[in-house]
Amino acid sequence: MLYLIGLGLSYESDITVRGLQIVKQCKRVYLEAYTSILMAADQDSLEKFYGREVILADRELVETGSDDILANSQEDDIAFLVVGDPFGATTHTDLIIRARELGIKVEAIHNASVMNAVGACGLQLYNFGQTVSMVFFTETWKPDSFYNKVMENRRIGLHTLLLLDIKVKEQSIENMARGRLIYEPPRYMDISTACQQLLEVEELRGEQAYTPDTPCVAVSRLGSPTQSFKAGTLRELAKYDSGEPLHSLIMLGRQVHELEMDYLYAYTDKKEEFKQAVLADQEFFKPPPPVFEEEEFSD
Ligand SMILES: C[S@@+](CC[C@H](N)C(=O)[O-])C[C@H]1O[C@@H](n2cnc3c(N)ncnc32)[C@H](O)[C@@H]1O
Repeated sequence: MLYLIGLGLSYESDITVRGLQIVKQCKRVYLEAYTSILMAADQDSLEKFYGREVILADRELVETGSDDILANSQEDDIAFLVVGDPFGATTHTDLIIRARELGIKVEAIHNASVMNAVGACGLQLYNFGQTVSMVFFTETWKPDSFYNKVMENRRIGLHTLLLLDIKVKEQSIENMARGRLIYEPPRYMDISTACQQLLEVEELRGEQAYTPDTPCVAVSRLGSPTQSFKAGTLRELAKYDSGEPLHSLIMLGRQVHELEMDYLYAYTDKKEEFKQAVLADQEFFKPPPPVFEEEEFSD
């Protein structure tokens, strides 16, 4: 049996009781180590907490070596640990499909994910549209497929959760060209980089999916002792020092409920300016007022 086990967001003890029982009974335990990281734990502390070896599974192993992970799992129980919830990233459905093809039973043990824990900032999960990802731009590669999705969300007034790039085990172009297996230190996109890239794309596209004055919320280190939120315009957050990773960004949609606003005021020291930015932003994508036909009365 293959068990996909969500670890939650922060501490080794965030695993569920059932998840922990299964980890203890499994033959091999893998930790998916490239789509997210725990805020207050790492491989060592997990090994101590579980009292057993944890094998790091990098992208290469999961994407091209999945048969190694799945070896003998018709007879043995294998645990595949995922930070957050196993379905909080698109990556793991491949592994499940491969397991099914091999006739291996699969079970998921769920946990908190960034996808639902962002509700802690006070914006209602029900008011979110499509989640998008933003990758680090290079001089020659600035993928902007998120732009159309943000536009679609904002057209119908919904908030957008932007998940920010993580680069682990990346080789520099030079090392790659020379065939040297030397990896760069891990990189995690911060809030100011994400906002600057958003502004750069709007400048290029010019379709006003958003503007520099569009209100956003920076979400940092969710679920950890240093969790923090910051509300401000895109222009302001482009200069914000968000500190240690991980970070996510939320761009507001037009449908901001009064209670959401009241909650967000705690994350800005410029309450009135933030309120005005939200009101001004609500003018974008506003549906035209309905035109009612004059009723005809006859007797
Ligand atoms: C590809 S997603 C993986 C989500 C994970 N499987 C889950 O369910 O939470 C990783 C991205 O989510 C965001 N993220 C994950 N954990 C976070 C946290 N604790 N605080 C802020 N953002 C987080 C970051 O933008 C990070 O790059």
